[in-house]
Amino acid sequence: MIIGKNLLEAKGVGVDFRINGEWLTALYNVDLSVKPGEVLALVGESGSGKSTFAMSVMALHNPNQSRVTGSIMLDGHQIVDATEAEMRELRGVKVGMIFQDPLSALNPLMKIGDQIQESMSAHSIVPKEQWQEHTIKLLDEVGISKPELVADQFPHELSGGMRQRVMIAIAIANEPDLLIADEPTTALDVTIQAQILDLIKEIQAEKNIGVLLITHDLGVVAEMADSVAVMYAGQIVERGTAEQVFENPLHPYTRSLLRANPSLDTLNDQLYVIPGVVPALSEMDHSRDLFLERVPWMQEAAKEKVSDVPAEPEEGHFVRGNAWKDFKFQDGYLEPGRRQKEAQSK
Ligand SMILES: Nc1ncnc2c1ncn2[C@@H]1O[C@H](COP(=O)(O)OP(=O)(O)OP(=O)(O)O)[C@@H](O)[C@H]1O
Repeated sequence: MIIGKNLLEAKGVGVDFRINGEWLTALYNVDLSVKPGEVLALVGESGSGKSTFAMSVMALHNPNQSRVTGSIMLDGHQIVDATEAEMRELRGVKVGMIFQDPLSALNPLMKIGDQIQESMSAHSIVPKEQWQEHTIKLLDEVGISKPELVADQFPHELSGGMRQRVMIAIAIANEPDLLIADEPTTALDVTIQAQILDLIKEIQAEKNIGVLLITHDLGVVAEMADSVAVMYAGQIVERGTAEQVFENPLHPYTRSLLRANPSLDTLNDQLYVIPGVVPALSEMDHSRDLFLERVPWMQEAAKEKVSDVPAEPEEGHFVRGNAWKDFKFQDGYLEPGRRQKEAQSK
């Protein structure tokens, strides 16, 4: 159930990194929001800035090497200028995070139970006398069948899937309102991936928490997300409900990503490969529609400056730039929805 005010509200968020003495922009003017009980998928290719955004919500960027601007409100708390002491209060309690690689996120020298209890010890949500009991309950909740035994083991004794379950237990130990899952299944075997996604979905529904799910897998998005934000070169190029973005994708990047995912279109028998790569930070001119540089037949449009204010062609469905109005694939390919519309209009 998606309810009420925004739990997470990012407005005009920018992140610059200092690289070789020069400040380079990795995120530019990012707007997005998550309501309690909503699953927002943040999608885009590797290097588009998804993790940079997640790290900004957790305020985990090194302040000497980065600067974050704009506004990130988390349940009424401003993250952008929060002190480290304030953030320590918010991390875990307001927002928990699951990372891509559970092995590197867990302490190899500490027993699982102690690591879960350590996260409780940072806050006063669970009273000390209940830590042990709560640890076993959490391990049980994340689907670990012998919780007492596992609590007494070290991370290397567990499989990848089990380790990710433990990471989820740690992330929810202090009952956060928002869970950030950054490519939570990328490091896992395909068979285990579905189990972990199901577990996240189950926990989300049971506790009615908001989830920011970072992924490049549109199949996962289709299955889990209520809403979608598509990121390219540090900018949100399109956002809306999952239905809007899947059924009526607008931005050429969204349409290319969907086309490159054959499982979403059974009529698409040839695998589409998006030409080119995400540019280096030093080559990004954020006043333009950067994706168009990768589209050989859109080079004129790629030179145009575009507004920072996105268009909203249908309520709640935002798209950046102007190219969406008349973008066509060069080979005449039409997505299933467009095929249908075209057939109806004839
Ligand atoms: N701490 C940092 N210092 C310098 N540059 C960084 C830092 N973190 C990220 N970047 C750069 O910011 C850009 C966005 O990276 P980011 O990791 O956020 O992308 P991503 O979409 O999450 O990709 P992936 O799926 O591979 O994690 C990249 O060019 C990356 O090299």
